[in-house]
Amino acid sequence: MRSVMRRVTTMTFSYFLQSPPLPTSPKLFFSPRQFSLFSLLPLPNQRFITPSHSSRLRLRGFSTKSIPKMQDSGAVSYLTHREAAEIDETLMGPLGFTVDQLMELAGLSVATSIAEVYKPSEYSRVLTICGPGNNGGDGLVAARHLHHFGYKPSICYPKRTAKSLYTGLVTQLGSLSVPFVSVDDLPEDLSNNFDVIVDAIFGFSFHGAPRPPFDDLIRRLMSLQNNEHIVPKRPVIVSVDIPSGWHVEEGDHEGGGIKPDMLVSLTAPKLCAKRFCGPHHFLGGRFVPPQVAEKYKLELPSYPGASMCVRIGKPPKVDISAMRVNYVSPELLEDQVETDPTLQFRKWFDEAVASGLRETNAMALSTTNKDRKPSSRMVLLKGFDENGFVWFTNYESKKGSDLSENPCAALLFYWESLNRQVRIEGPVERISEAESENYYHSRPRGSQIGAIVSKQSSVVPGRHVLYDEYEELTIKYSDGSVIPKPKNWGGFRLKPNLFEFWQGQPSRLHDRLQYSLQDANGNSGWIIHRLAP
Ligand SMILES: NC(=O)C1=CN([C@@H]2O[C@H](COP(=O)(O)OP(=O)(O)OC[C@H]3O[C@@H](n4cnc5c(N)ncnc54)[C@H](OP(=O)(O)O)[C@@H]3O)[C@@H](O)[C@H]2O)[C@H](O)CC1
Ligand SMILES: Cc1cc2nc3c(=O)[nH]c(=O)nc-3n(C[C@H](O)[C@H](O)[C@H](O)COP(=O)(O)O)c2cc1C
Ligand SMILES: Cc1ncc(COP(=O)(O)O)c(C=O)c1O
Ligand SMILES: [K+]
Repeated sequence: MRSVMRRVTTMTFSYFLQSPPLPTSPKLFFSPRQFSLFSLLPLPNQRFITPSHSSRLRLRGFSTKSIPKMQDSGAVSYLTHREAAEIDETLMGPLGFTVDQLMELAGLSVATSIAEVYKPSEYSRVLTICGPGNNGGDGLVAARHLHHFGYKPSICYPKRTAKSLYTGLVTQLGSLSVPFVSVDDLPEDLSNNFDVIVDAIFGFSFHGAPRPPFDDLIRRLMSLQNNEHIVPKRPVIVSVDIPSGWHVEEGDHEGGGIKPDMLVSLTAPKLCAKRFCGPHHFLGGRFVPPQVAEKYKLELPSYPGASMCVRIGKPPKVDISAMRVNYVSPELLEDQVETDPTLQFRKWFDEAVASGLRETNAMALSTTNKDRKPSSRMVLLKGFDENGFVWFTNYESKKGSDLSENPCAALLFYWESLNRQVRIEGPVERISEAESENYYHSRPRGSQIGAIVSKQSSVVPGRHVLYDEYEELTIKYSDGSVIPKPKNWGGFRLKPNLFEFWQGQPSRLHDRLQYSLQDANGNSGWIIHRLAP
């Protein structure tokens, strides 16, 4: 094969054993004044995170990445006001953190939580209302990150703190030309000017009844929800750590407070979060060292991969019929594309790789059998050039048997974040044994053995059957000797006679450029047609 692409590592699915849950109720072991580094040492009846615990956490993180895990609220610890304050003191005392650091991480978590749910293409206008304490500081940091993520934040920060941390955050926002709006200049009805309102007014040190001007701002947030039936689209409310005005432990106990759509709990949810009924509960503040988690018996979900936030709480109920994205992309014009579709594919493929997409080379392969019954599955593209598009599989699999009955197929790529789809169709043939041999031996040895073990598409009595044979062969080839390629394993090459490049556009008026291979005077060439979306 001319250009076997460098292998893209696929993530193998890992099962994990769930060990018994850690106790869920946090316990106090010291008062803030008694606290010292000594109190981080395990008491006789306490456990530090042992290797088995940490590996459990790691494995859980892995599983969270594989399948987004929605934590039931029962599995998460909730903090009292006092515990939250103590943990803060611990982090910023013996554990060596500074408030600047924690605030930066907290604000980043808020911004990334927002970006997970409310995309800037639809929710760009963000008003961040900042209170006088650290919760307000989290809001300032979040606004800065949101600006860098492509949102258009504005800030309302009526009671400013003179400390350098806060004046610095204000200067940073000023240098990005993020506007500051006074309470008087804010419209009474916030529904027309903003898509998202970040409530960074009060955090866990809120007490009593809100004083001016925050009482009025909280009232405006409440009236947004009361006007819901009159306005076509109200802004969503994202509360940082505590929905402002709620009692830190009892929540909205009188039922008249704000009802945020998203709550981003920091470090661990506070008791009031048990009363949160909105669709999106996230956890942020990925800085809890194991000593603190252990001391407070914190049961917290793992953060997936490198993420700064993780969803907790029940998954939102969705109206599937209302799920849609309005695509906004640069136009795809006839005079801008390559005349050769393979070159155009190369261009888009490279852009998809550069955009950071995982498994850009994953494609749906559709085949039909002799009864014209279609069948689709994903495979990995392993190379392409003017001779065709290559993938590898078992020749005796369902797809292999379909292709021997009807050697024609369709390939489909969907690169979601780029609003792009590519369709490729044409006849299929097996690649040479030498090419297959060559590729087979470039794969990890485990996958080579996997290909021997798997009589692909046949019924297996249980996973153990595969495992047992895999173990046996792993021992057999542990000396590093060549693992012979099974005769029935190899590559297919599709030689395209049709390509379609699709670029999503607003109002479903997408761009579709179809390349078809046409014969003219004994020569074949590509003709481009625009198709109606
Ligand atoms: N470890 C973490 O998770 C971190 C969390 N962070 C964030 O910090 C807040 C807690 O910050 P804190 O400064 O302790 O408190 P608040 O932001 O809640 O605000 C206190 C200020 O609010 C005033 N206040 C209190 N009640 C009222 C009221 N009823 N009306 C008006 N103003 C009120 C208070 O003034 P007082 O005079 O009453 O004392 C303070 O000025 C936490 O929730 C997280 O969001 C950190 O960013 C990082 C680590
Ligand atoms: C992202 C992805 C990539 C895959 N790549 C391949 C591949 O390159 N070759 C393959 O045989 N199966 C691959 N599979 C597994 C196939 O989707 C399918 O389960 C298997 O080939 C059996 O299909 P069949 O019974 O229709 O022949 C992949 C699955 C996924 C989700
Ligand atoms: C069954 C099967 N075969 C082959 C492949 C392709 O693997 P590789 O990239 O090692 O060639 C995959 C990828 O997911 C697969 O699931
Ligand atoms: K808040």
